[in-house]
Amino acid sequence: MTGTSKTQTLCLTANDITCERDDRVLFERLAFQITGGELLQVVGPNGSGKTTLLRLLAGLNREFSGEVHWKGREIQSVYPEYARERLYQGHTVAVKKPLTAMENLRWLCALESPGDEALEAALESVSLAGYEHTPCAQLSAGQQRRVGLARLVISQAPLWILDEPFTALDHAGIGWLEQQISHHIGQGGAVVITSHHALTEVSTQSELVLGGGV
Ligand SMILES: Nc1ncnc2c1ncn2[C@@H]1O[C@H](COP(=O)(O)OP(=O)(O)OP(=O)(O)O)[C@@H](O)[C@H]1O
Repeated sequence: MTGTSKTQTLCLTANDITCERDDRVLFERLAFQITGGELLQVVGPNGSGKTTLLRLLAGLNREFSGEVHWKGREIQSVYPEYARERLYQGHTVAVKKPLTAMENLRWLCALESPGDEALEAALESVSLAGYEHTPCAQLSAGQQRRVGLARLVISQAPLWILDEPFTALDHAGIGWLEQQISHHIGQGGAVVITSHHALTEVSTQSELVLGGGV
């Protein structure tokens, strides 16, 4: 990623987004925009629709009215390209437990087709050196999260959509992830995130508050 040019071209725009679940309006007429070098933090109580909104922005949920555009084009109309340019990290552990850390990371980064050296370096950066060939079932909850997050080191996607990525991370893991996010923003990338964790390192952030809840 090369900073300023990406900053000028990256743009995720949500227009008039309304979403209902079981006859209950989760959110309505949302409109916002995020460009390169910016972070949008989606906040709200449990059940207010944060995960639903992030899946919708990732193009994984089509049950809504309104439009989501990426670089000026509706995301479903350019989905193969959009899927390469956005990284979506769901709130559940993304790993398959019978597979090793390396196997999981290789699968998570299939689009980039990294070599073993890059995979090992990414696992080392999340303090999993020595666990490369350990089945994820034998890793702790936080270590399993780290395997999933190691893809941030490899991914070339300019847009990161991260749902509660700090879950289960220890103090060092939180610091590492904050640095990754800050670096990505600094390089002209964009981030949409839900988190109860305050992101102190990123100055170019805005907040979207969802109401309602249970
Ligand atoms: N596929 C679905 N079918 C019906 N209801 C759904 C579906 N997905 C989500 N919901 C409902 O939508 C509401 C919002 O769920 P969502 O997971 O988006 O909330 P959230 O803000 O992320 O919550 P939390 O903070 O607890 O993670 C919940 O009441 C949930 O039961």
